[in-house]
Amino acid sequence: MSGPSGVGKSTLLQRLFADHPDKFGFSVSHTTRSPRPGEQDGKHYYFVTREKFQDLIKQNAFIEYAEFSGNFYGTSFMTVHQVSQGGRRCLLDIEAQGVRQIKQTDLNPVYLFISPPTLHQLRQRLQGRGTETETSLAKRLATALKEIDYAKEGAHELVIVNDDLDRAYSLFEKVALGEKVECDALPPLDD
Ligand SMILES: Nc1ncnc2c1ncn2[C@@H]1O[C@H](COP(=O)(O)OP(=O)(O)OP(=O)(O)O)[C@@H](O)[C@H]1O
Repeated sequence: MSGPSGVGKSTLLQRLFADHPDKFGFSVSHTTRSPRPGEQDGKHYYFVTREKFQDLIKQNAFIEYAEFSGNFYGTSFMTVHQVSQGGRRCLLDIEAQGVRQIKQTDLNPVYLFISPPTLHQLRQRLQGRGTETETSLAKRLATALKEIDYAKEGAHELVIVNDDLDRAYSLFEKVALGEKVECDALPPLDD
């Protein structure tokens, strides 16, 4: 799944994990950033050095990776296989850059885009969450526009508009469970 920051991906995922505690898994990413207090290696992230991360890149260990503010983050094939070997369906919350990279692999995922009803509402949600400063809000919105442009190219096979949360969740749950659903059309998002 992908979608612009603030569209409600975490909200949908939290609800899905709460409703189906044994069905889904999230893969543990690798990162070169330092652990924050309370973060455990192998649980929150695999914390590795830059050298180790670069070795893994050379070994093609990553499905996708990216560098954000000086640190690498990546999803390895190994961790996704661990989830499926444990009998769970693996969910990835991933940015456009990651989606592009996954398309180069032989994995055959369902590509789902979570869309805001309008850009105005996306802005309101990000502001309403109370986690952003003026600068970080502007940064997230600029990235959001790139995510939306990629969706407009038709990169995802399924779209769910997170307008009414219950409605969006019920579609999301069906997609996650592998049921056939009639999804939404991508809104114009040109406001
Ligand atoms: N359908 C909805 N209607 C109104 N508000 C919503 C809806 N879905 C989520 N929200 C609210 O929007 C805010 C952003 O949601 P959330 O944190 O889940 O987004 P996100 O896509 O995971 O963002 P990020 O990528 O930055 O982590 C939250 O305050 C959440 O409660």
